Amino acid sequence: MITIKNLHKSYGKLQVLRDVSVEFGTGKVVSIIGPNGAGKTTMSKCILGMVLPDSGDIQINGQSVLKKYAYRSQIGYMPQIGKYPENMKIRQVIEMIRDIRKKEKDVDEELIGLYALEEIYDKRMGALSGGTKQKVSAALAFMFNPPILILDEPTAGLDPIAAEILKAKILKEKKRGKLILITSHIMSEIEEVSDEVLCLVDGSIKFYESIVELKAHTQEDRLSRAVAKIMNEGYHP
Ligand SMILES: Nc1ncnc2c1ncn2[C@@H]1O[C@H](COP(=O)(O)OP(=O)(O)OP(=O)(O)O)[C@@H](O)[C@H]1O
Repeated sequence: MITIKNLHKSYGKLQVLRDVSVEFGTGKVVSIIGPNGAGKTTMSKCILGMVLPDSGDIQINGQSVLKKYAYRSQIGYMPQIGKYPENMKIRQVIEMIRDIRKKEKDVDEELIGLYALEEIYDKRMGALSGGTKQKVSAALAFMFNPPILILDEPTAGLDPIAAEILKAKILKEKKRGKLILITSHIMSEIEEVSDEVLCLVDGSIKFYESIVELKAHTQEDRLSRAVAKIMNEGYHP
């Protein structure tokens, strides 16, 4: 569904993505892991068209998406920190996005309901706690039933109940055939929701394997230990 070919991106002298090539299929949750600054968010932003790579290609269903915009409606994005106009009420933000996407008939309001956002519709975005803002971001990402979701550290800042709701939603949408890419540092959570793990180190792919394969190769029954073993021992699957 998404094919990334020989992707390179530098910021000045800093090489952030070095020849990244990978394919992601449908009906899967793929977690993108790696140390701080490894290039995870940059790769996600390249897929979203928010960052233009220096070279390489990104295709969705065989079509290059570089410098194109229409494909974005196929991707729901939950940023690490959502930025909204401070003075707008939750209701206005949701109505504004609905208005932009008014052609979409298939509207998914499940997270709006589960997070009881309607009860606080008249609160202004600038007055919301970080976690509540994350709930709004999650509700918006899933709202138009996109076949692809990119979630950047989605549970960071959510309380445990809100995080469970989001994890259940991720698994539900995966079963409906969506591709869900998640950037995360929380190994227990990755183990709970993901099928596959892509690890970036210094802008290169260290490994891309299913969780089952990772555990088998490393002979570890916990993902955190499997990953630590690979990172510490220079193990190559
Ligand atoms: N707009 C930019 N201008 C200059 N450097 C940038 C820019 N965006 C990112 N970088 C640098 O690129 C590198 C990779 O950043 P990126 O946000 O992709 O890492 P990450 O793997 O998502 O990290 P984290 O786990 O901390 O979120 C970092 O060194 C960062 O400082």
